[in-house]
Amino acid sequence: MALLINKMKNHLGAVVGSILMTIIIVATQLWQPKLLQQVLNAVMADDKDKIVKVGITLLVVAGVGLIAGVINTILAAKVAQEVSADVREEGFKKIQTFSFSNIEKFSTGNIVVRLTNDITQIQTLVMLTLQTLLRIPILFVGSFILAMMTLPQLWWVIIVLVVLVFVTVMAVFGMMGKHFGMIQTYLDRVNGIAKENLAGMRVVKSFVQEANETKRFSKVSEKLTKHTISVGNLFAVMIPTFTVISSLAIVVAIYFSADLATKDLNVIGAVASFMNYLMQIMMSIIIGGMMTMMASRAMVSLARIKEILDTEPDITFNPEATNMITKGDVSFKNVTFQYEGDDRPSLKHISFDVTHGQSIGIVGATGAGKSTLAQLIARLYDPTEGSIEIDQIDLKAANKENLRESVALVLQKAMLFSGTIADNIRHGKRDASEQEMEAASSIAQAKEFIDRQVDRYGSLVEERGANFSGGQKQRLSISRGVIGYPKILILDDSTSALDAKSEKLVKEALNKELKGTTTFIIAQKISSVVQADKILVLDEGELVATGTHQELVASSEVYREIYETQKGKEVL
Ligand SMILES: Nc1ncnc2c1ncn2[C@@H]1O[C@H](COP(=O)(O)OP(=O)(O)OP(=O)(O)O)[C@@H](O)[C@H]1O
Repeated sequence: MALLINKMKNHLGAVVGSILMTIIIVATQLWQPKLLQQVLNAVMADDKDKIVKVGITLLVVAGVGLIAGVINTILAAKVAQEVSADVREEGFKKIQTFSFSNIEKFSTGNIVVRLTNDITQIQTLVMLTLQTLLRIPILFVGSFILAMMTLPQLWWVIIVLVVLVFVTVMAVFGMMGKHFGMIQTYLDRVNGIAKENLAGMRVVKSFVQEANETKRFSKVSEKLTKHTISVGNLFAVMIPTFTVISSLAIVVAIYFSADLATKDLNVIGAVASFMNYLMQIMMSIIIGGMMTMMASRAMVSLARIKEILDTEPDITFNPEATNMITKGDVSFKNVTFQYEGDDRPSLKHISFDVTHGQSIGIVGATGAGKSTLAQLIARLYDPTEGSIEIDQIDLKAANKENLRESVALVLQKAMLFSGTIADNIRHGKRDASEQEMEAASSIAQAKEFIDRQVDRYGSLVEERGANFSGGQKQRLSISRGVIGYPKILILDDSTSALDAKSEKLVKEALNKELKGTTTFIIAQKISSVVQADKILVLDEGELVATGTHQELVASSEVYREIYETQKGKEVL
């Protein structure tokens, strides 16, 4: 709650305005029955002047209440929108500071739900708070006291009404709350299944899984429908129940005041006023109950968002760091790394030194730890033990911007963002000119297909690069990686979707254009690394051999095994 109060402070004018309006609304609501009573008394006394005077006052009071209600809603909605936008942006900003393991801990889908559904709940909470938090208790207490003062002899009618409405509200909203909780759960699942299905539509279709997928979706969707119908049914029962309770209260009030009215005509006005207060007491309990139910759901959402905001990024950079990477020498010193939640390390006691400008091949079977090693060089994770240095600077003491500029990581699964080709390539160098983009795309063998597009670098890239082929996406990713002429370039199996000729041309261009760059090439195919100055052979997280292709063929059994299985299949 402290978080919301802090955020609301930034919109103090609107918050105070909205609270003032609720006070005006509640004052008019409490005053109106009294004025009604006076009008009725004036009618009984045939006092026309008073009828007009009090009648006009009643209209003005109702009008003021109406205007205050409209202003309150506008201000409350404005504050709710702005506060939730602030929290959403703060959450997103926080996520940008997260390391991979922070994100893996939450899972991406879960983070998206927190930044969308949960924020909507918070929006509702702020809106409800500003509209009802002050109004409902004042309305309840005020109406209770005024009803008691109006017809003190009927005090017990008020008490019975309060008890009956309270018990019904607790029972109905208690049940509704449970159903709402289930609706939220199934809504998340329906979203998840739909998202997964659409993302994997090709797999679904090629494995003829449409019927199974529909069955999986329908099962969850039916549960969602069941709980939604239950909420509808509860509403259907609740509304007539309150009508019956209020009608009963009115009948009882009239019955017991009929005697009094024969002695004093003013009692008729008092009964009308009393009934109005009874209605307001009932409404305040119903709205209070609804508010409590929605607030408890919103509190859960608030806690989920707080969890994101309170998470400390487990990789932080020293903003004062002035050490600069200038060459690209890389040194692993007894590095062990274990992913959080895994029961054994993915890399074990790795040590090696690389001089700037060298090309390094990394080979090994699936799961040997190649990608993990690459990600450690870019400091996407920190080693569990040991240290990594670039130009004798421990990565933990490196300057963040300098490190990000100096190390470019190109992943096998090329990730493109919606926007233009230029937007994507410029992720590698914000202010890159068209000439620079042309040079980078030439190295990546992407220039030819970009030139064939009508808008060339201005061509649109759809979400996740869906309008490009696997090979084209890889070429664009390589362009993004090389455009800043990094000191260290890591190609993590990032030429796998390229034909042999294009792959060769990329390698030649890299050798020629990025001469001083230390290049790590992770590859499944030995053919991709035969020319490397040094090859690291990983086996189950261990560095089992280091050397040139010739040296390894002669000395490493693991390397020879991989080489033999590929020989004949590849042109070496
Ligand atoms: N994010 C992660 N969380 C937990 N464990 C992981 C994660 N990423 C990889 N691993 C584990 O770490 C080990 C090494 O994985 P890594 O991706 O580095 O292998 P690789 O040699 O690149 O494999 P491949 O050639 O198949 O890409 C594997 O056992 C894998 O299960």
